[in-house]
Amino acid sequence: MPQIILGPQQHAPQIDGSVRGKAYNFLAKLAENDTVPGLHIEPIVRSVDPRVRTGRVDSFWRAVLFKVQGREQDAIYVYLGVWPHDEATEFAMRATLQVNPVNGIAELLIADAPVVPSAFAAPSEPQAALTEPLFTRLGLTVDVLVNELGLDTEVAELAFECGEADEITELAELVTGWQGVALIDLSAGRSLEQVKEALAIDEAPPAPAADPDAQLAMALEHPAARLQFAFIEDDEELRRAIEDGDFAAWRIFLHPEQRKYAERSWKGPFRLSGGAGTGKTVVALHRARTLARKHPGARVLLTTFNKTLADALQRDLKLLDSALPMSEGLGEPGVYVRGVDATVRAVLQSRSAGLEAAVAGVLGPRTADVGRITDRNAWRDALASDGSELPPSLRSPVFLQAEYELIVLPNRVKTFEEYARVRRPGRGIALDRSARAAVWKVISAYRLNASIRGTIDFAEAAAIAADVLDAAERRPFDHVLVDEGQDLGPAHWQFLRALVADGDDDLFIAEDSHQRIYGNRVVLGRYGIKIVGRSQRLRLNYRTTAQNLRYAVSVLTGTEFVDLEEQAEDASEYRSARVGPVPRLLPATDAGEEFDTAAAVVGEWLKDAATPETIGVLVRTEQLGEQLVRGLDERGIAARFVSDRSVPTGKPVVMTMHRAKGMEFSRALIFGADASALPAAFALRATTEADRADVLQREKSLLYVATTRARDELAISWHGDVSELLPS
Ligand SMILES: Nc1ncnc2c1ncn2[C@@H]1O[C@H](COP(=O)(O)OP(=O)(O)OP(=O)(O)O)[C@@H](O)[C@H]1O
Repeated sequence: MPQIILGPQQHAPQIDGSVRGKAYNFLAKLAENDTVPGLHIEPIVRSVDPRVRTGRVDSFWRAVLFKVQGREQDAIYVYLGVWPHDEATEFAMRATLQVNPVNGIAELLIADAPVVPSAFAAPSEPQAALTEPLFTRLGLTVDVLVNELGLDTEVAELAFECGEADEITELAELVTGWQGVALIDLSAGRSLEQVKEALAIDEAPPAPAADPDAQLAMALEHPAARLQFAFIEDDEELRRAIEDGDFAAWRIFLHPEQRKYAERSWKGPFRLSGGAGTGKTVVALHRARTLARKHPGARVLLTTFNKTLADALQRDLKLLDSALPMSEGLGEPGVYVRGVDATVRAVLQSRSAGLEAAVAGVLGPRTADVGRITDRNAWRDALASDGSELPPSLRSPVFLQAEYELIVLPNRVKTFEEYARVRRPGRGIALDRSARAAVWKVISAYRLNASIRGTIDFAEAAAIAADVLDAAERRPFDHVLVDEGQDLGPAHWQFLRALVADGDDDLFIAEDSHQRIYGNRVVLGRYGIKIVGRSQRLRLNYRTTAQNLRYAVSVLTGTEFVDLEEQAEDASEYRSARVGPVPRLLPATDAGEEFDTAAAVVGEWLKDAATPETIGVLVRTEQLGEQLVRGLDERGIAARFVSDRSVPTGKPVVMTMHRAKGMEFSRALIFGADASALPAAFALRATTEADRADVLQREKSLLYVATTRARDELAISWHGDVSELLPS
């Protein structure tokens, strides 16, 4: 059957819904059988490219396509759009589909049309004369870009008129496909070799082939070509792309690196890190789909930190492929999407065999009743009742909980003697035997209280579920994919490791240590997950403009971050493919004035927002969020506070920075960036000196998460003294 490829369509006129419906019918018939006479697939006399065809959509409209047919393959049709009859012929005569002679990537050329739209205003002469072009400073030349990378001469020459990276980004926004990506990478200081590697461009130029159509077919499959040429795999995909106009780029045009991480196979756990908005979630979604399709009957888990994020994964996976087999039961074929704690619960509910032994193995002798969750104040209560022997510097529920989750639980410590001997790497503060005895007393009280009430906490549940699975004969999954890995704790990792047997493509982990806002820092190798060289980083930010990204990254400066393998994490390499206004900083003298400012900013944004829910206002606490909604209401702006529900449409949204994790808004206002709110005084009060640096780091990460939620515009307001976490 013929293969349909949607090629670059920026040259085609906009068409209305009824014509789109007809275009879809035409392509759907073509995909079934290209010899049907009604399609009128006609070559064009005197066209530049003999492969170009027009096809009859109705009496007025014609589709323009290329037909590529090697000797041993079905026809491939590359669709460029529909035009009124005469214009279609005129356009078709000028269009060429060819293999780039330098890099082997398929490309579309239109005779007599500029490659870069005239909208690009190269910097004026006097300005350009002031600074040497960025690319010259980077040691590049037009000749290198054209003859070693394969860039279009016009694009390369324009790039040498740009003084700074932002101007290159503006140019790159207008250049479609791989050329734009290459420009951004080069402007961020990546070498020619690194850019070629990222785009999967081989060193040797492609040799001329005996069968040029077969060579063109291969060139269309090149990972970099697929940034512009979308292989349509089924009728539903075609319908959505053409009829609904739903051509969501993330579903179709993966960056070559994203595609590699979505499709490649590894002989063990693989870790993908990358800054906010680099497409880690997109890769995890595509990878879940690839695995489910490649291995029919496979049991695939796609999991993340909490239910809100898992619901979003489930929604997006359906958008990606509505026909994908989903699984609703543990161990059943298909993709099972749940938060990690919900998956733990499902294991505990489904496996009664071995439960008692696992509870005893994790917690020591106690009731095996694990149906309810321990109260969140339980550490405070245990500290109050049995903490009198603790040195004052350790009297903190946050310290005790961290000690418990990082050291006691993962090592299955059940007695004081075991605790007295256990190694405590990375805990920052040494404990002698008497301090350990005092700590153990509180831990024993915590365990005893929970045992009496028949409760366990989330970390205990994960550790118990891990041991249940380790003792069972069969693991419930063949492939486990984890998003937001930086926020999971040691017991989660032991659980995830136990869900799947060691083997090919067992674990895929997406994480960004700069966005760790919940748990403590974790080193994967300590919990049985050996990455050993199978780790990569995404650097191109698809969400945030260069201006917002620069601001967000500067929030992180001055603090050292390390990832799940104890490698230093550097944010300076992140780059964006879009430009926009610089973030607005909005100080106010008092709370009332800050409310006025927020109402003015949101009101202004609302004027041209077709979808008000794409405006987000982010705050540090729920209490402030609720206050703000009332304050906005008094000033005539109806907004909605959203905590754990999904986001309803119709109004701007106010939510906490924690809740905003994994989300994005077109415009975002960070409200209340005061000295006392960021870092939150209550978070610092609750900690010990030993954990203070980590708490501060998490507050910084929270601000980074918040600042990276804005796609287009970012504003930050405060009153009184400004937060020390904002870049000066
Ligand atoms: N190849 C792509 N083409 C177009 N858009 C993309 C692509 N990859 C990702 N995006 C878009 O970029 C945005 C960020 O993607 P995603 O949420 O996957 O990033 P992330 O790295 O998981 O971000 P975060 O860590 O902040 O949650 C989304 O709007 C997504 O649709």
